[in-house]
Amino acid sequence: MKQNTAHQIAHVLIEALPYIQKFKDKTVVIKFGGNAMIDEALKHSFARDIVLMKLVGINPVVVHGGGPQIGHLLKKIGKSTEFIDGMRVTDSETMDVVEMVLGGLVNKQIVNLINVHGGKAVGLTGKDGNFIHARKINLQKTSPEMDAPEIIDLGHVGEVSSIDASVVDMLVHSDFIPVIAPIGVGDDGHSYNINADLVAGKVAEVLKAEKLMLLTNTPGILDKRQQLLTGLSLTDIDNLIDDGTISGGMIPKTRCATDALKGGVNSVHIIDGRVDHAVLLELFTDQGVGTLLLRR
Ligand SMILES: Nc1ncnc2c1ncn2[C@@H]1O[C@H](COP(=O)(O)OP(=O)(O)O)[C@@H](O)[C@H]1O
Ligand SMILES: CC(=O)N[C@@H](CCC(=O)OP(=O)(O)O)C(=O)O
Repeated sequence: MKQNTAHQIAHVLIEALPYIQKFKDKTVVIKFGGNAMIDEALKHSFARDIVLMKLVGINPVVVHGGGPQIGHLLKKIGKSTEFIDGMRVTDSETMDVVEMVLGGLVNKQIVNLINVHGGKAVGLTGKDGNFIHARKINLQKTSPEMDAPEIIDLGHVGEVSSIDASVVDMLVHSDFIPVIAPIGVGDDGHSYNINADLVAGKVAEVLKAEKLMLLTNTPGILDKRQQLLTGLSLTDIDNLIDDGTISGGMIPKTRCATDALKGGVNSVHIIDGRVDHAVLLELFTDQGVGTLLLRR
């Protein structure tokens, strides 16, 4: 190995040292979005990042999405699908597909990838250990022309009503890496399709996580000129949603981020999952990557 390269490696390791010390024994929740799972090599580098975090004494908890993967199977079976405010309208048949894709295919793929790289991952949906309780969401739309708000029925779409973190706690404090699919269970025992960002935010809150990282398919939150924004406060987020800069799937993402900050999570980062080793770059380098959101 050339001496220059050896020095560069030593420099990188030393830059990581204070961060390893700072985050040791802390919980970091990482949301791996379906759009960030775009290629095999990236999925492997994500899995290696998670294994490395666990090995240096940080407790990673993975919550995954799989929106595009659900869309792919729905298309294959000839079923159309629609999103309202970033949430999939979910009838009973769609719910079955959601449960198959998220709880089966995607969850087990991530578990297997982490295990292939030497970690010990355990996959869960909110039904396992009865841990994510959900209630049905109905959207309310208001407009100046309407006397009363219009109620939009999204079917089996839920929000988190409570989380019993005991099963996740047990895994986090052992050798295991929990990998969570965003499916909740209602009081009636029915399954609910929950936006994965919302689950990640609540899990981070309940576990009193140090950090929540949301991996997606953009460099972070972009302004109208496509420039990366960072150091955003809760008020900045509200303004960016109101003026239409933040739209679509980025709305639930930023809403969950602000809720997590209000709930006690120290920092939230929206980062580009298409960048190789994005998780490690955010955690262990001085400059970090993506958009940092702060409780201000
Ligand atoms: N201001 C913004 N900055 C970046 N992305 C935005 C913004 N507003 C809307 N988006 C959209 O939000 C998408 C990310 O949300 P989503 O598709 O739900 O991702 P994921 O599947 O990773 O959860 C981006 O690909 C982009 O199209
Ligand atoms: C209610 C709702 O929209 N649920 C999402 C759940 C998966 C998800 O959130 O996946 P991404 O993180 O990849 O977008 C869906 O059905 O697509």
